[in-house]
Amino acid sequence: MRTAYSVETVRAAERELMARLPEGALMQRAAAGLAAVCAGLLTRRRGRVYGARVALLVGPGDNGGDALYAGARLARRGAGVTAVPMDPERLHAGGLAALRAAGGRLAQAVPDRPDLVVDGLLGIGGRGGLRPAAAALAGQIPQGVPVVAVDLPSGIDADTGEVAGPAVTADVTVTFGAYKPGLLIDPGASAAGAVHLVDIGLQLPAPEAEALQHADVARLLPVPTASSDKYRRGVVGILAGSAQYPGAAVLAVAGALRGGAGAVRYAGPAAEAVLARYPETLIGRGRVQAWVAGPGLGEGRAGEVAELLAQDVPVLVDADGLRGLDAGLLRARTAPTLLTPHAGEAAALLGVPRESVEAGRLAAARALAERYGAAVLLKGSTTLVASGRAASGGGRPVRVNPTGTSWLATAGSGDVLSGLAGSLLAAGLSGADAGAVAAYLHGLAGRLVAGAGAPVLAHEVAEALPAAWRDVRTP
Ligand SMILES: NC(=O)C1=CN([C@@H]2O[C@H](COP(=O)(O)OP(=O)(O)OC[C@H]3O[C@@H](n4cnc5c(N)ncnc54)[C@H](O)[C@@H]3O)[C@@H](O)[C@H]2O)[C@@H](O)CC1
Ligand SMILES: [K+]
Repeated sequence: MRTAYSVETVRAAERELMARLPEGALMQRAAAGLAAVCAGLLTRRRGRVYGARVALLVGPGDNGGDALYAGARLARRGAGVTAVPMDPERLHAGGLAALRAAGGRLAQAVPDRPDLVVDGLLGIGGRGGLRPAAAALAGQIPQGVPVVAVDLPSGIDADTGEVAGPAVTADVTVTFGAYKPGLLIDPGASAAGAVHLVDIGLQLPAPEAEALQHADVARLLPVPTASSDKYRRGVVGILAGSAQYPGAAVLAVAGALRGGAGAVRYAGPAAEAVLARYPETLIGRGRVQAWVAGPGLGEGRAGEVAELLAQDVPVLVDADGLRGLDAGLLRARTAPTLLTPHAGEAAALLGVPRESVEAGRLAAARALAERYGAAVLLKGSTTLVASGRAASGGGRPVRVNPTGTSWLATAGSGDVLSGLAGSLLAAGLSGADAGAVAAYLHGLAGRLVAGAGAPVLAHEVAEALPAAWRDVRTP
């Protein structure tokens, strides 16, 4: 599990630790970790640190201080280090002195053809997109040169991953003490590249966000035992599809069949299409351990969805099922509920413009979970899963899905996801766990299909799910 902490939490932990350590000790730990990653990168690229040309982009705060001290360490190993300040009047004094003492120099512009650029413009003290002086420096980063960001890429919001203007795109980010949510959530996550965490000894409370990894998912997957039968493994019911959208039913069933439930039951007008593709499907209503309601239902089916929500079984509501949901009805439920909106559906549920959901995905997922008393899987370039309350796995950090590819933004992909997550609900996972595991497997399957980069069809994602399971379960 990778856990991420808000700026406020990190600052509090830093204050607490700093009070017990000699002045500057934390920054030295940070700089040592940063220099080690830079040295490793230079050694891999050119065989040694000695003689490498390193450009430091240096901002006015402690993030710049980290860069200067790390630059000093690299200079002592024989690198030619040039620091380019955002504002020459505001530079970390100790860091500058250390760099100078080690033979580094100051310049007004990024030198030609560096081997490495270190982005020490802004860290957790940055607010909003880069202002002009910082943006101008970031604009000087030559194409094709590896960029190592100090703590986080300058210009991304540490708490949310939002980018309010120009920002640095890094190949590697060396972050200190703890991941920040913005390193796990897009667009920040994409801007960060590969993230190295340097332990500086912080004592941290409960995280703000967390990202599952293979081992976490493997632990949650419902794996049959010798005593399992199809009913004990769970039956998932699918209320999906319409004369207009029969394909949604087929795709939701496809996802559900590969989600770990023992059987899939389909209720709706697309039974013929479903059976033609998946003869293993049970048809018609009957006892289930979870329902998936919504994909491709079309209009005027809210009554059927409400009927399922009135039952004391876990229900996943997606797509058309999300229209006009009654928050009171959902809050009164005792069985787990999982909502799986995309940004537009989330905006309608919250009664806010779509842009505000897109600009603040973390807050939107939390607000939805709170208002509807349900686990919420907010789809998007980084899928988030917020817990509602105890029955849905509530009061936990927001789960940030680390898998996926933008090729998954394709018709029918969400139907596969909802079937898959519903199947996991039927197998006994909580709303939040079912959502997080489904998003993880779905994202992995999408990557397997997209390979190095090719269009992905939703049914291929469903077909790649067994390979995603195997990948996750391979130690
Ligand atoms: N506090 C600590 O104990 C440690 C802090 N460390 C480093 O310190 C960093 C935080 O340092 P600071 O609090 O000094 O903050 P920053 O170094 O992030 O810089 C904040 C300053 O940048 C300017 N600024 C803010 N937003 C801007 C924008 N959009 N465009 C241009 N300028 C902007 C402001 O003048 C502000 O004072 C961390 O990210 C980390 O790199 C590490 O050394 C580890 C220890
Ligand atoms: K930075």
